[in-house]
Amino acid sequence: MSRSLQFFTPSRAPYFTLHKLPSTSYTRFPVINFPSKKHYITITKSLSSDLDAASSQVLDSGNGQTGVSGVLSADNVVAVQSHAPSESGAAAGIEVDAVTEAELKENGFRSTRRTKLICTIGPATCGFEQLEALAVGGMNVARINMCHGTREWHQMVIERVRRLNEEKGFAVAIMMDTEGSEIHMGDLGGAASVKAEDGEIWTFSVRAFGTPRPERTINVNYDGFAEDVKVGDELLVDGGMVRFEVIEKIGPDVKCRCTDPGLLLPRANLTFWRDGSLVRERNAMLPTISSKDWLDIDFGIAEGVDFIAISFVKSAEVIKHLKSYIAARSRGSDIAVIAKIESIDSLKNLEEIVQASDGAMVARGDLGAQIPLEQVPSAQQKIVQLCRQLNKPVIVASQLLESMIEYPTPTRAEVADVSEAVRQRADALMLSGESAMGQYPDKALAVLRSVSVRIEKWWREEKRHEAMVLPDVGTSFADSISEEICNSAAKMANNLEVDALFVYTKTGHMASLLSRCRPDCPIFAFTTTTSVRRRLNLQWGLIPFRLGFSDDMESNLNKTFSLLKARGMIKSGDLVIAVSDMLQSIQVMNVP
Ligand SMILES: Nc1ncnc2c1ncn2[C@@H]1O[C@H](COP(=O)(O)OP(=O)(O)O)[C@@H](O)[C@H]1O
Ligand SMILES: C=C(OP(=O)(O)O)C(=O)O
Ligand SMILES: [K+]
Ligand SMILES: [Mg+2]
Repeated sequence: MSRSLQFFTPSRAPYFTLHKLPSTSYTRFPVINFPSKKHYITITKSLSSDLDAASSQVLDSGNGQTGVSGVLSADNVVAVQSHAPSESGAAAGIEVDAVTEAELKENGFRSTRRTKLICTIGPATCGFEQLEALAVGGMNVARINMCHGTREWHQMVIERVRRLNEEKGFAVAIMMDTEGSEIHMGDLGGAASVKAEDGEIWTFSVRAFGTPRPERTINVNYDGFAEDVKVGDELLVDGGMVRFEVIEKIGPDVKCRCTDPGLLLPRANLTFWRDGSLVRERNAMLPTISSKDWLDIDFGIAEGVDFIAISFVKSAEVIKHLKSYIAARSRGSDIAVIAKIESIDSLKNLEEIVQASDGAMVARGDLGAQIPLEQVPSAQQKIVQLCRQLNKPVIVASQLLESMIEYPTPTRAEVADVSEAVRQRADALMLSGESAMGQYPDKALAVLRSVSVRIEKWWREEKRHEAMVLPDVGTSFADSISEEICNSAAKMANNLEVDALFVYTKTGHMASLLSRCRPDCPIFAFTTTTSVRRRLNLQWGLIPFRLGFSDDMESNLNKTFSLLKARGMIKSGDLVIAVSDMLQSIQVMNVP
């Protein structure tokens, strides 16, 4: 039995009110007449079932070839359909994340993780098997940090992730993170880290040191460094992990005494402070996107990465500039731009930056070096809330499980921090050093996964629907309709306790509007291209599927039901609400 309220707008015209109408099968009748447009409401009765005919298509790949079954190396063995991806959309089959499929089969809809997980890839995780272990462990997005490694190395990682997706049925997206032009140290001549002890005198210089690098010397990437610092300034490495005091300037060399000992890591960020305030006059003049960053961006476009994260964003202008550059350079492909909020200027111009971006990252590492540490939690909450209001995915990053770089279990405080980000309903959590160069990348990911699932469940059990006011984000009347439909569908889903929301979306926009409502049930997002599917993998609660579909919702639903049933991902009787961006409608139905 299916009930639907459809607001037919053959030319994407607006709909108005919900009317109660007698049940009839696909009868359209005009309800409001505008001078030029007709608006319809349709009530649909039960869907005809053609399960048997369709289930034979299940193993068909996007281009009509028969998929190959494989087995994933994991503690829980998962059967995976290998599909050659097709951007065409004329596919008969369906592509879904292999791990999600197993999760759905084993535990049902309610238990699926809603919070997305990002892993920074580094020496500890760049092997194909290591990447596969992360994908099996729930990695939704792989991040490569252009601060480190060579272009060849990054290319190799991208190639491996792509191969993993193609051969094993994952939809891991790739995020490229720019270096930015803030001041940082050199690469320590290849050493993984160097210890600075209390009272030691170190030389910071723009001078290129010979090899081997003389003891206690650090290269700095910023030509104006010696000019800008003053004797008595405090020099902070990585926002205070190690501290120095400037004692003398000799030409390009700056002599400093270590006042807080610690480990210096390659290319660590440097800030200097005078009379308790961050010195940033010169920093403000450095370009957000350096010449090296532009080359990296060209590389990212050529490689077809899914996201480009921009470091040290100061204003919306740079985001707009980059977006138009990407649009001109990569016709057709749609790379999303993520603004990293990690500077005082980015906080000042937060709203316009987020508005101009496709998403934001709370980059707490550098943010904590620029504002007092005790202000970081409130900044995080503010950024997460604003992003949700403006319908932009938001990532909470840095030091979530820092101790797991060295130890196999997290601290209680780290678990509490992760819980808080999940409770704030951030879209995604990110691992940095934990996965890039730590000793326990898989364990760190497992902690993020189990904490996310537990806190999400607790939140639902407590039925704490936060009453966050979601302002209208639509810029056109058609957008406003989509938004109202998604808000209503999410509310209905909670009230009716449905098993899943289905959304058929070509651009992903309707899916993001549903995700924004943070409903109690998971959202199955069907989209026609693999690139949109990967991009949706960053957003809270979305389970992205690639599926060829038409403008005929009844046939789409029949097809989806039969394909998902045949793969054991849904069963007869499950209650589903479906919306689509081709047809402005909300349909409520039990799976036949
Ligand atoms: N591509 C890479 N090659 C070598 N080391 C890397 C790479 N990516 C990350 N790392 C290591 O992991 C650490 C944490 O990663 P990340 O947080 O992304 O960088 P950073 O600490 O420079 O902000 C880095 O400091 C670096 O030691
Ligand atoms: C994520 C961050 O940026 P990066 O690791 O590139 O410094 C951060 O500063 O928190
Ligand atoms: K970076
Ligand atoms: Mg940073």
